[in-house]
Amino acid sequence: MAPPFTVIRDTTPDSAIPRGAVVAMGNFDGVHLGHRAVIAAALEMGRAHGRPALALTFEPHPRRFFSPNTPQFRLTDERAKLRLLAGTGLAGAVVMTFDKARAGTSAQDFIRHDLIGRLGVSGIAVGYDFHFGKGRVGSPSLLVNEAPRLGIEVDVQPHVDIDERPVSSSAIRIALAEGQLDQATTMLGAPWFITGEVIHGEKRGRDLGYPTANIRLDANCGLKHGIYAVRVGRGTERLDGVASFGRRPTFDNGAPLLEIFLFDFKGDLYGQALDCAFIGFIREELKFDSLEALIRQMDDDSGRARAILAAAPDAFPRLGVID
Ligand SMILES: Cc1cc2nc3c(=O)[nH]c(=O)nc-3n(C[C@H](O)[C@H](O)[C@H](O)COP(=O)(O)O)c2cc1C
Ligand SMILES: Nc1ncnc2c1ncn2[C@@H]1O[C@H](COP(=O)(O)OP(=O)(O)O)[C@@H](O)[C@H]1O
Repeated sequence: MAPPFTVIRDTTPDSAIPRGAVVAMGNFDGVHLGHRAVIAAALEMGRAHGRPALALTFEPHPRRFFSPNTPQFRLTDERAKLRLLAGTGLAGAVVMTFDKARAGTSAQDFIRHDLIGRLGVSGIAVGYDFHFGKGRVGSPSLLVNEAPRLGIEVDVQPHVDIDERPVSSSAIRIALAEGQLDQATTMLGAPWFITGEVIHGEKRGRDLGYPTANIRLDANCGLKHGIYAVRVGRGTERLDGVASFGRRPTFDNGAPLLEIFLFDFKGDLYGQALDCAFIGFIREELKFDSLEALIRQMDDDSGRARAILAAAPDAFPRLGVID
């Protein structure tokens, strides 16, 4: 069994912090291939130093603090991010609350008090574009310049490119908004997933022969509306299915909802937490003139989803266990 993943917060007593750790520092929304390069550098440095490697991240996302009224499509909420980080081999994560005090801390004070004072880091890995501290004055080159004086090692990772474009959280958001799942999966290194609790719907699904586990996604979720091949995690169990994310134009044009039909499954899922990984985009949502036409289309969708999933037997994010 892997040792437990430690989550260190602002409220964690100093005595519970492993001194001399190496940190991979970033916002890490999505934990994509660029983030994974930074994490890999921290893991290697940790091995060289004989010290644990931790992620150091900020919550809520700093963008949320600076633009509270702008809707933000987050690829991972805090819990999803920590589960992905726990799946990388890191020993834990330092989650710093991003509030007014933190936003107002100068880069030098952050280095002196937080990184060196409280965490006592022996090394830092960052991505080429990571900025920190009041006014975003802290940069990779500032860390590199300060490293000898501080007696720590600093590693700066260049961007990871795919098709000559840097992997970034915003490029992944755009791919998901366009239904370009293959692009999103390639940049993430694994399919994108959400976690949600199964709620009650209109109870139409069972009459159509397609009972669907309904999950409300975050109101800011920018995933394209449409029909998807999905792989669902229920604890360690994996269940394949086909899902619709959208407003159901055939019926009510209601609030966007994720509705998952699981193949070869019978049972009650209400109240359960499911992880839903999006493996392939099948089509856009349509308005049907009859239930028969919708059912015929759902039969066809199921066949296509089964074929997509059969061709991707291992597609699922690697999630670690937290708390
Ligand atoms: C594979 C699949 C495809 C779907 N396609 C559409 C669609 O194109 N248009 C639409 O209005 N609803 C579509 N739906 C949504 C169904 O209308 C919805 O699942 C059904 O109304 C059951 O609702 P309930 O879960 O609230 O009972 C689809 C559902 C599934 C599972
Ligand atoms: N194969 C299946 N896929 C999804 N949900 C199923 C399946 N079999 C049974 N269920 C259960 O049926 C419920 C969905 O039935 P449905 O008639 O669509 O009701 P609702 O409108 O509440 O979603 C799910 O929440 C789950 O508890």
